[in-house]
Amino acid sequence: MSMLLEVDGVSVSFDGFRAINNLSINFGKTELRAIIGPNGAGKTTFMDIVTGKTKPDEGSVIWGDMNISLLGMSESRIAMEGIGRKFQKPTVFEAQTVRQNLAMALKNPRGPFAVLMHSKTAENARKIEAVAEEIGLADSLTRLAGELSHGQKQWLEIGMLLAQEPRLLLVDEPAAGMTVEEREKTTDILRRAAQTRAVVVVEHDMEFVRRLDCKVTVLHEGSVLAEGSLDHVTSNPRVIEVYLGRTDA
Ligand SMILES: Nc1ncnc2c1ncn2[C@@H]1O[C@H](COP(=O)(O)OP(=O)(O)OP(=O)(O)O)[C@@H](O)[C@H]1O
Repeated sequence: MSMLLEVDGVSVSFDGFRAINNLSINFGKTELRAIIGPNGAGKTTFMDIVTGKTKPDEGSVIWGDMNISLLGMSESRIAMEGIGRKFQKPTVFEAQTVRQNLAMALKNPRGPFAVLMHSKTAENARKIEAVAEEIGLADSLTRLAGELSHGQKQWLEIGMLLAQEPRLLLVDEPAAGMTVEEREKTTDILRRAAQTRAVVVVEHDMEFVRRLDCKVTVLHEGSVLAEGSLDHVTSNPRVIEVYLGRTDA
């Protein structure tokens, strides 16, 4: 199967410090992947590179069926290519309803046919309901986002990203601050989302990663230290030494 994203030999230094060091990592078109690793391993920098926020010093980042390079593209261009990113803190519009938040996020190409408002409105309503169903908020469409629980806000923001129909969704520590029940629902949402796109989850919480039940990549000092099932990587002595043995894991 050809890859959706191929990161090859990428390095980036900040003031002489190599935060990403000859990193190579690939993602398929429909897969769920967890990225774990100690503080400072380069997880955030990796996401910054893929989304165009940070430009690498060397290496290649190749995207999609046409094998185009993401390097040199602006952040907004990369987002338009179908790469969505969910930051740790939810940033929904609190004074708007769930429906309004999702409506604002919908992918609506502007063009000559946009004047066909009637059919567009019906189509948008259908899309909003489909996304709300996917994130478990179908019964909350008329609620103000500000009234939602922390977990529900996170799901709404995931829904706002899904409404833009990304082919790759990067999600930063979704489990943080969630109740056990919310975490379980979140894994269900992410697993379902990954059936039709690639979903990459950076997460410290090992129980959460276990529930994701997916391939795991361990980053350390800006490179891949181990990759495979959670059981495979957590039995790797190097992973135990640099990550699992530490109190911040
Ligand atoms: N803009 C920057 N300027 C200088 N150093 C940076 C910058 N961004 C990241 N770093 C350094 O690069 C290294 C990798 O950081 P990064 O945030 O990618 O790690 P991380 O794996 O996401 O860590 P955490 O789990 O703590 O979020 C760290 O040592 C960090 O201090």
